[in-house]
Amino acid sequence: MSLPEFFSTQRQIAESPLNRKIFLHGEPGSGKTTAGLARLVFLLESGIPAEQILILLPQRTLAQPYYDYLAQNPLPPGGLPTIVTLGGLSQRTIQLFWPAISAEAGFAQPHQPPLFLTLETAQYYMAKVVEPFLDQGYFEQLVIDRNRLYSQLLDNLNKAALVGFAHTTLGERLKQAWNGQSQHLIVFDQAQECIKAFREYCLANNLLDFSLQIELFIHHLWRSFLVRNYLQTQYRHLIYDNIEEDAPAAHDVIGEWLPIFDSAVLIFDLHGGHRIFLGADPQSAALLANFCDEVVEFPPSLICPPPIRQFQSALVKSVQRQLTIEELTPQIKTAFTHLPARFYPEMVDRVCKTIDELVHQKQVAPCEIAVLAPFMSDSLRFSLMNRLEEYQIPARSHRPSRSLYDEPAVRTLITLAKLAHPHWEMPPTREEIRSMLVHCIADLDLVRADLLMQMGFAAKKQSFPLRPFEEIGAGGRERITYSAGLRYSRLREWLLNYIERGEEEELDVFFAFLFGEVLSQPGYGFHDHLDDASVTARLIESIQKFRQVIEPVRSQQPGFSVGFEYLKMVQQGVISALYLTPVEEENAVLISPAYSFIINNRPVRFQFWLDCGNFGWWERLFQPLTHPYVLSRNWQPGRLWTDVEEYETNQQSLIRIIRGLTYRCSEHVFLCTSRINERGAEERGALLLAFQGLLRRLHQQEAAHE
Ligand SMILES: Nc1ncnc2c1ncn2[C@@H]1O[C@H](COP(=O)(O)OP(=O)(O)OP(=O)(O)O)[C@@H](O)[C@H]1O
Repeated sequence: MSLPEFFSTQRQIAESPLNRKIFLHGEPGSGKTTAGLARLVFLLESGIPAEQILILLPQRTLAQPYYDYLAQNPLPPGGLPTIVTLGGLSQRTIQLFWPAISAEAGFAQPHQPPLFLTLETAQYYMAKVVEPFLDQGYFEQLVIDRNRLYSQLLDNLNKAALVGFAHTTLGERLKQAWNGQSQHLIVFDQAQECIKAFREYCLANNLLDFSLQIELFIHHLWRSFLVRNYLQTQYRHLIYDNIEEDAPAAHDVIGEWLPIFDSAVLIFDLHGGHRIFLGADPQSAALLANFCDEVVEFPPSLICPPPIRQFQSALVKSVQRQLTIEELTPQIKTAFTHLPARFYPEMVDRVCKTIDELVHQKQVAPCEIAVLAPFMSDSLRFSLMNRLEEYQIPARSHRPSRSLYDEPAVRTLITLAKLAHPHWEMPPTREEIRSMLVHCIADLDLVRADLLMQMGFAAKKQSFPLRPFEEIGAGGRERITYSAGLRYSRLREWLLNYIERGEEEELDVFFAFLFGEVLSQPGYGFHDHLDDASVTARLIESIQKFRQVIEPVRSQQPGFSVGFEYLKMVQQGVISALYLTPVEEENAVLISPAYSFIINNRPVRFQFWLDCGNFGWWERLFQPLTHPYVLSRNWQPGRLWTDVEEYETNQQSLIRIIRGLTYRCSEHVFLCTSRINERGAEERGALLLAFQGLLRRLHQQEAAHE
């Protein structure tokens, strides 16, 4: 990655004196990160040792420009700058100074090392702690998936740590703001009790979930003279990018640290705060300007051209019902196109047809196009991908919340694990076996897999349900085909051999052998399928991580099987938070929820906003056990959250999305509407109303000119 010719403000930032602290703010895409990179280059060229430079970000993905630069412009031998989030910094520091703080922080085994939990392993332990409460009838009145229940409880803990209040006050804060039916209040007390029990369990077993890592850092390490001295001596220069997406805890630390740094560049995106659900607080970020020597404002976005900017401003005004015809310029119409449809499939067709025209007639690279919706349901994603495939246009999708268990390859592996471990007493269903056979055995279609199932399924009392292929009648064998039969037999024998050895392997080891010795071989479904191989690798990694942190439970229960426990959790949906990194096709149309697109911060030329009538563009996801706005520093505890606040925050969130998207669009927006939505109903959400308002004003303006 080579850097562009810098404009004067960028050069001014980069070359500012080595003892200067600058607060840099501007629109998204105005060249601020590039200025941050230029500063990094200048620091290095000025002879500052790389290891004295701290590059702090709210989220690891936002560090990509810095990683790309360092990958393509290798530094001379020696140290590297530290690129880290507050969470990462906490983890590193805890690892170094654990013995110094473990006892005072209340851990029951201060001389034993801590176990860092990932989101999914934290969910596992949360499930362990909450299960006895559920048996007593806790959360009975809530209709909510188990994994959502656990993740909202963890979310509450994270908010307490990131915003900076005691986790013991969570229930009370939520109760005080609650304005709905009073029967609901009890769930906040129940949540509080579970949260308290979880924290106690973590302290008793040296487990560190994200919230505890942050709290240890803020309340113990950062308060320790020894640790602070170590950090402050090690890092002398700071580049802190996208500070508006970070949480108050990070801002507090940096606020205290700034006077000690030799130099600092703090980069603030206007109109940001998209990670509000993860504690982002632009207001607290803005306060950091007070600790800097200088505040520099960047010129407007380099990405967003004037017509898009005017469209943005008109649409935002229309959301606020303040749009007048005087504000509409003739250029605005070149910024967007309306793609109306009556029915949902028709909308999908129109979108794909327009993309086809862009790609095949106007030679637009597929990677310059993004299809965005508030939520991307599996069926919508599937129909878009399919239609685009028909047009021979590559597409890729972002679904951060995709569960590992939803992947067919994972289901297949799990079915095989169940077959290989009859003593777990988790026999797979016929349906699971049939899908496994289709996925595993190359060229076996559903009809023949069904036949194999019907003829090859052993009687109920057998512990191993797959009969030998030879026992199937000759007619059946012929229809299934002998080549498929051969593969079936090899797989069956592999499983039987494993069972007969009578020794349970660790589940990750079991999968690694099964994959290597059978599934990846020619004639089997995983052969030459990179996606399946990568999903298998992720599953193995997930189990390994699980295995590492399960020790406290394993040591207390003789005969405990990690594999069995893991599968139980997967089946209950507890372990589903795993983030699948898709095998990225670079030059492909991106299909993504709008929020993920904004957060990933990669602008495109063309955007399609799907289903503008959807309330999801405006309305916040219902979270019965947590509340991103109430559990924030900007909320006065004790106040009631009423419809007024709900309306106002939804308005603000829609405006933030409109700005977030348009700032990342360099040419044209297609607004796609469908009279009847995916579920067959008519929906007229706020984005659609605002857009219709804009169209009305444009008509009025035209009529006035005639
Ligand atoms: N001096 C320059 N000349 C030409 N292009 C530039 C210049 N500086 C930045 N750019 C380009 O403008 C785009 C936006 O730059 P950059 O990512 O630095 O902006 P930003 O303000 O940090 O945006 P964000 O806040 O969204 O991260 C990038 O594609 C970058 O390569």
